[in-house]
Amino acid sequence: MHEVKTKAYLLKVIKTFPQTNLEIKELPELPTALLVLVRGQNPRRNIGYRCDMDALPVNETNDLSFKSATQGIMHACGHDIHMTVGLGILNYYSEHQPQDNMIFFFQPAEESESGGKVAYDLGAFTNDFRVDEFYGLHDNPLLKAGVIGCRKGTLFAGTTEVNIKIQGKSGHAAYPHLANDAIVIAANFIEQVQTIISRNIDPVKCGVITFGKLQAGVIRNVIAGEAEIEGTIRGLTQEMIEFIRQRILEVASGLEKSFNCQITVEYNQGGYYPVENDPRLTERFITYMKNNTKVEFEETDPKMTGEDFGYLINKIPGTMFWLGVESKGSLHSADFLPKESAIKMGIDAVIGFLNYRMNLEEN
Ligand SMILES: CC(=O)N[C@@H](CCC[C@H](N)C(=O)O)C(=O)O
Repeated sequence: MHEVKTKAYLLKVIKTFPQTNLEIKELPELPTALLVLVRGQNPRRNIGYRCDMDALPVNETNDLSFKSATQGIMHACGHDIHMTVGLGILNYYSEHQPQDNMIFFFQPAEESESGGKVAYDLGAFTNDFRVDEFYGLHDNPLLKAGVIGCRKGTLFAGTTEVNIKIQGKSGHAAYPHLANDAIVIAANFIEQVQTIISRNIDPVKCGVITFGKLQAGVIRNVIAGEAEIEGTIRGLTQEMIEFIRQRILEVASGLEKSFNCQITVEYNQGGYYPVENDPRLTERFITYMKNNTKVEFEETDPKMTGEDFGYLINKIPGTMFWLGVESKGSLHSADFLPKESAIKMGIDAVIGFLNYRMNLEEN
């Protein structure tokens, strides 16, 4: 929700496009969000295109003229690529009036805080800004630059953020019997929870539990009285997420007894539902991409990444797809470096598809 400069920059660029058919909508309760309506010539439907805007608290290690200018914050998930492709498509339709109405949604807070869900729940997509079908892409460092990847059904996992607080008792390093070491409890908790994946779920089904943050202790010779752990749970189905959530509660309750401590577990799924591509829209999208000789298309497997676009296409039918950007550094890493050539290829592929789609009579 900190995308203030990013939004100002987007607006500055959009103001340089022909304005004849453009209308901007802002959401006072989600001030960094930006919606742009492009009025169609002969609209039969409203087509939504979404790109996310937020960055991550990662310090970029690439040495480039266009590297992040903000210490400790970078577009390590490629949302700068997403916005640039979005701007390219919007620029094209501001100059070539589309058949249908188009709604461009520049969305804050994809990585956390569920910006897409917040916008939807605030009524962003109502009246003139109603969306009948939604499209959006995510960049993929493992695909060659410009390759479009997609699949029918589940593309991305659903996720739930989990926060754990362990309350032990601090004390002198030399008197462990008079304290209750929260670091030892945290270590046991993490070990036991990982066995949910290795020992409780069917190995051919998918689940992930990652704890990305652990904080405990102040100095080497004071036993830590508290520990805090932050993580994320992932599953390709809502049932799997529910199962993992339940098992974590059971592990926490068992450890409370065995260590005589207090453990609180908090969950927040927000809008990170599994990304379930609509079968009809996605079939059409894949057929177009496969038959377009200028596009290299790859049918992809589901991935355990999350996306709050999952919430939007749970409410409005839609298709999410990958754009290959061929980076050595992975998503969320300090050396993530998408190939810029993917931008133009992505813009051309999406415009080609949207023009084809808008010329179809059927829904
Ligand atoms: C594409 C991507 O990397 N998305 C994020 C979404 C985060 C969801 C939520 N905050 C969580 O951590 O569970 C991802 O980490 O997959």
